Amino acid sequence: MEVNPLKNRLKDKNIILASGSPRRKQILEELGLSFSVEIRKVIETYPSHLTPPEVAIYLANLKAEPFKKDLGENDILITGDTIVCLENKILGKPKDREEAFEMLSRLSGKEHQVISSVCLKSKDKLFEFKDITLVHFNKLSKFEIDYYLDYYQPYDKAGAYGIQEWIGQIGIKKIEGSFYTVMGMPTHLLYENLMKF
Ligand SMILES: Cc1cn([C@H]2C[C@H](O)[C@@H](COP(=O)(O)OP(=O)(O)OP(=O)(O)O)O2)c(=O)[nH]c1=O
Repeated sequence: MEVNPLKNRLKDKNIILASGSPRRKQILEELGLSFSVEIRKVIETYPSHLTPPEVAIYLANLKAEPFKKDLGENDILITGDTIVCLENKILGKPKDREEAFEMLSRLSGKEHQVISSVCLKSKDKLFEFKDITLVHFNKLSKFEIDYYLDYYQPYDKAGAYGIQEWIGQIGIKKIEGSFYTVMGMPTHLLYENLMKF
């Protein structure tokens, strides 16, 4: 018998992760899931009246949209979204170094929220949920920000940083909530909801 409780529960299921994020893939592998990755591009826009948590749920749903008609009897589709929110404004992925520098300078010395949402979709079930973690950054010097931007790749990351990287080690003094929510997926909620299938 398979000993991993999640894998055991889902042994007859076909799990599809619809995400191009290497972090989400890594997180699911570490959970012990067997799954395939399939990406179908969507344009990530959202109605401007939505609050940041609503945006996160909206985008996770949007990413599931292109798969909905094709889901087979045993398929479970996983999509997610991660949003960085500073003083109630959403910081997306930086388009260039200048924008990345500006984002990190704004995050420096302050606390912000990271919201990660998940949409789980099968032929007849839908679970959507989100989690919020508070992240407190130390004051970052120009030297530290420049070093991070020289040696790491912040451009595919919301807010221009990866908590799992050097900047997270030296720059984050405290988090309130799940580390994995910041990295891209609230694993405790993912586990809880996947066990419902
Ligand atoms: C804040 C933060 C974000 N991130 C990453 C997680 C997500 O990959 C990314 C946020 O962008 P998303 O749009 O949520 O995801 P994505 O475009 O990478 O992948 P897909 O839409 O195909 O699922 O930022 C980190 O790796 N570490 C962090 O500390």
